[in-house]
Amino acid sequence: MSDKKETTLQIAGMTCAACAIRIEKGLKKIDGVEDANVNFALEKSKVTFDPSKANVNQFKDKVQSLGYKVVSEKVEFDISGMTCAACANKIEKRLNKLNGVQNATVNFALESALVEYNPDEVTVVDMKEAIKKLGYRLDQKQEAKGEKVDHRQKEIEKQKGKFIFSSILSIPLLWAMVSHFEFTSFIWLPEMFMNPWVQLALATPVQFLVGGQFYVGAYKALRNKSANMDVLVALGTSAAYFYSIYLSILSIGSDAHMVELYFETSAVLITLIILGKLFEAKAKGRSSEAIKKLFGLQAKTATVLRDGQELNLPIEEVIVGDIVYVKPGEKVPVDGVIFEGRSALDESMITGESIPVDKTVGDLVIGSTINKNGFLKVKATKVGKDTALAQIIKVVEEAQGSKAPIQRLADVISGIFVPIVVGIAIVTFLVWYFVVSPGEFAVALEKLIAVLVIACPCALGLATPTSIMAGSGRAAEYGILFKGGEHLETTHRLDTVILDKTGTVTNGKPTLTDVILSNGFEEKVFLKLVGTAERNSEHPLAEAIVEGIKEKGIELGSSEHFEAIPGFGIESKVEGKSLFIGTRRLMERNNIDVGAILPKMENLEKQGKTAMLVAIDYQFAGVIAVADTIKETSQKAIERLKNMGLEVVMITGDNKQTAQAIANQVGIDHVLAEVLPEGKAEEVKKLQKDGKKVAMVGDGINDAPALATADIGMAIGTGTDVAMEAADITLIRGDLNSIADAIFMSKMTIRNIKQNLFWAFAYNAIGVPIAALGFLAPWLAGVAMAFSSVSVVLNALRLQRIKLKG
Ligand SMILES: Nc1ncnc2c1ncn2[C@@H]1O[C@H](COP(=O)(O)OP(=O)(O)OP(=O)(O)O)[C@@H](O)[C@H]1O
Ligand SMILES: [Cu+]
Ligand SMILES: [Mg+2]
Repeated sequence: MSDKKETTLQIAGMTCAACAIRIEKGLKKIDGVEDANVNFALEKSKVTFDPSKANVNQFKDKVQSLGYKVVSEKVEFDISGMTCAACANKIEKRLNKLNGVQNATVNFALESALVEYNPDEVTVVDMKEAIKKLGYRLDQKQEAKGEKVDHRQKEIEKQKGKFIFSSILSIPLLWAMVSHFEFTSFIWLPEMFMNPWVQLALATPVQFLVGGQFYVGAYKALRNKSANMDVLVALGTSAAYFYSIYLSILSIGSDAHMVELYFETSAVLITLIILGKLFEAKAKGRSSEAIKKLFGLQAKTATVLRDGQELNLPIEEVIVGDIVYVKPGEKVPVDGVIFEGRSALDESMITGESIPVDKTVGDLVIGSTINKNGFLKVKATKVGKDTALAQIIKVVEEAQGSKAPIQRLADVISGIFVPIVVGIAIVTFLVWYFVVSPGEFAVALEKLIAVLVIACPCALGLATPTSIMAGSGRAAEYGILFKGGEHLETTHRLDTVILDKTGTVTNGKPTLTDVILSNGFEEKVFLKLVGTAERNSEHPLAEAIVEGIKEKGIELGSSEHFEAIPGFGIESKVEGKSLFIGTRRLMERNNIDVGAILPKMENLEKQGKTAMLVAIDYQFAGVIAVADTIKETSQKAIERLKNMGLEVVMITGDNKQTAQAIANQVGIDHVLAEVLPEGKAEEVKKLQKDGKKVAMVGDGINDAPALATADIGMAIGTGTDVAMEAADITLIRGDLNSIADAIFMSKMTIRNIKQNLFWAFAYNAIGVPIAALGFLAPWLAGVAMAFSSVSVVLNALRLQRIKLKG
């Protein structure tokens, strides 16, 4: 199998959803490209490809040849350490090989490098590191820093300028038109505005300087044998404009005031459509606010100790292994481990937990959290795009940029829509010209223009992506990270929720509670053997046992042999003695008689404790029990799920009694206990066979297969990375309320998309016949079109105000 690679390109110049489809098709045609997914709203394209056959430069060329542009970040470096042109070559090759670098050129004479890259995939630090390994040094040139252009902001500025310019020119034209009518003839009008040549002078800049973007867009579309909204606008306004010129020429020598011209039709139309675009750009900017907020959480600089010196560095220059100083009240700049000091940390921005957490040497700190009171020295373990926050941002961006299946339909429809509309417009013209009002060219032309303009499918293209963006962005603010638009769509159909016990329903931090000895074993000896054996296990149960035993002041040794038996327990050899610690089944498997202790053990289990049997040298030696606390929010959250009509099931590898005791406390009726790790996925499948739409919620490595199997896997953000990888949704806050919130958010988003699609379809379906029948002046059609796009976007933005419980 070939190695697949994925890359994201930022694309500029798309005017509607049809452009997105075109780029998608173009990219897919390239040999080696397996999949391409272009998002119109986010202006991004995700490409999956085989790197041995295709490369990013090909994609750029393709996009360019279709008439769009790939936007990339640029950075300039000073290079030190080069001795000859071969060095330059080597560096250039290495840079170009980096994932995410689109083009790198090294100039030996100037000792500089210019790199175009995609900041989502590669950072300046990555480049420096790679080149450092070759024995050279890159230093970022000062002026290039912080030059990150927000092209969305630029777009807003551009459209705003255009709108003001074309408004100023259009107002006199509109004025002339209004005072043209019988009933408004009392309105004073400067004589010259009636002059056809003055009108032409006013209308021409609007038509070509402002409206030029529609001609360009239309040309690109037609050249690629497709049609989009630009084609409709260009056709409609050109018809009005050129027909007016024709009439003006005819009028030479006659009384100019008597001619009816249509310059205002095209100019006002263009002005209104530009206004619509301006609103659209503004609204799009607002819906990416969730990501901006997340970016805002990042610290900008860090105090780093290097070669005995305290340096204040920009955050991009911190590397793994650096010792970072974090003063009280400061943001932790990167993910790391405390190396010296203790403090309370406010982690609410990541976990949602408002009470500060006490941390000390050896504890993990997360970048962007706030150090409340102590001075900390932290050893950086993750920087740049690897930090927890950067990962969160990445997931949110991807979700916002991905497509929900429901959108495909809209894309296809808007793709075939335009040719049909042009057809309808021509028929309308012919019917008016030959049948309704024979010979009246102007009247028929006006109808044609109105149809062309009202039929514009721009609202249709915006309907889904704007909702997905707003919905997933809002969810992210509550710590619910959808990995893709399709999950946002599936989630609202769920009817069954399976909860893992440890770490999901409970806090997953058990503590040692009981030790029962048997067969005359002495406590100290027993605990030392057990603790030493469990030391090798990474299971939370083992951690609890080791911790508890250490607290009793018992020193642990090292074991000669260790083996974890997933779902059963462990087997170990300590001080020449063989040990088994774990479940009843583990004892049965090894023919160890535990009969007499069972009633006592069950007693512990009925209290919700997890009791483990211990055998030393094949002789039963005792029981060791731990208890986990239930999350405060679990019971209410489970009640909420039940009230929403969902079936709630608890699944665990723990024994029946313990599981049942916990389930009773939180109000879960269905319990699947003593399920082996590989069995969890099987249980999910069983429920799916019964026609259920199943969500699996878990945190552990042993939950990963089930998370992947379920219709929707939800990983608890405080759990393991493996679980998060396998899941479709990450719940950053451990609170189970997030499950209900995720389902609710999904329902609201889907409802919002349906409203948008309905409105967009209805607007075209109603507007086109009205225009064809002649009840709609062209300028009104323009207003309606702008209004429909803007209303779709505004409706989507309502999702951003939804309040969730979690
Ligand atoms: N390191 C260990 N030491 C002793 N017993 C263990 C150990 N690991 C597992 N066991 C035994 O095996 C059982 C099943 O473990 P498993 O990891 O499958 O589930 P769990 O962590 O108890 O529950 P959940 O599935 O809710 O996370 C445990 O309840 C325990 O009795
Ligand atoms: Cu439009
Ligand atoms: Mg577990």
